[in-house]
Amino acid sequence: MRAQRASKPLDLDALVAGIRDGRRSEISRAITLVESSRPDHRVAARELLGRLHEPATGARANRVGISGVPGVGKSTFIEALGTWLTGSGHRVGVLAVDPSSVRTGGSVLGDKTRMARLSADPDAYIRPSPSAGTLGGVARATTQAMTVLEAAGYDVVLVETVGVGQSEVTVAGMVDTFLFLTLARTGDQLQGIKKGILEIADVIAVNKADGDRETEARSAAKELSGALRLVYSGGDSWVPPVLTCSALENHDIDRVWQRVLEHRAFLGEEGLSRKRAEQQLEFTWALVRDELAERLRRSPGVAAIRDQIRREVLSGELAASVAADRLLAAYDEDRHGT
Ligand SMILES: Nc1nc2c(ncn2[C@@H]2O[C@H](COP(=O)(O)OP(=O)(O)OP(=O)(O)O)[C@@H](O)[C@H]2O)c(=O)[nH]1
Repeated sequence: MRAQRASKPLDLDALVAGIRDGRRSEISRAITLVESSRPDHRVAARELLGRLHEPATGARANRVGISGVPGVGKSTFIEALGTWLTGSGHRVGVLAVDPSSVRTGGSVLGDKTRMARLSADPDAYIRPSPSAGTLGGVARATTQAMTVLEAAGYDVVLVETVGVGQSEVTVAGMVDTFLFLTLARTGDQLQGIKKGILEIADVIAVNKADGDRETEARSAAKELSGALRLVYSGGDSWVPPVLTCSALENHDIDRVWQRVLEHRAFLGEEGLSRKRAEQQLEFTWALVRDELAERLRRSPGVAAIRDQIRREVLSGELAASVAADRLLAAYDEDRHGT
């Protein structure tokens, strides 16, 4: 076994005390720990989270996902909203789930340089997206970072993600309210937005409603709002409200927040508990799936036949179902042989 890199031994008691005191150095250390994939770190992280775990009662932080295509103004919006919230007495944590960082190893979302004012705010804590591993791994780290921030007294946690497919669904699965930022769109473009967001958006804000674009933004919001009303008509479910705002000019950011609070009130304490419990269950299985995929990737038996299977499937010699059976058999053999 490879010798562990010498590092300062972890003093969990001190770490827990530091987090509960809201000290940044300990918060950062704890988040680095939960992001790590090193086996000994994973063990320590589990113990830490066990100690931080709060029973699901009492005041709970507001967990809000914020999504939208690149350039829609997410960081400008979070800077404006976060600063307004800390000014109103809240403590705000900002986390990020960045699917591009999973592929490239870079990390963009939640970058402090994009939110200069908020990152200098003593009542805000900003953490960029973890830059390693699978989307599942990043989601695990982000969920656990959320626990750390909540234990440290942050009562609002904003989770930023780019509006592309799976990462939005992933973030929707870890927050209470999902806020979708969009730009003025009408007609056909609207159809695309509607399809993608209907399942997950709880509040929709048309950003950049300023200057020349204000009128266009307002009519786009009206059109989208009307379309959503039609889709949701008849039920007693929450109809996502659509409003306009300008993150740049700091207009109506408070109104957007008001809608977020209304959505939470609509869920009610019981509904919120149920939602979080269901998210935990879904998350449990996501973790299992992620770990199984990882084990499959690491399996020597699978690695030994992977290239051959690839050739045979590509040339048409082997049916996909047979190929899958062989790969699974190789994996099972590995497990039973060791
Ligand atoms: N006019 C106007 N411009 C805005 C507004 N919000 C953001 N912008 C501008 O839009 C550009 C993109 O804003 P960002 O906040 O970086 O957008 P983002 O969604 O975080 O972008 P990515 O980092 O690419 O994901 C910047 O030039 C902002 O100044 C707004 O409300 N009105």
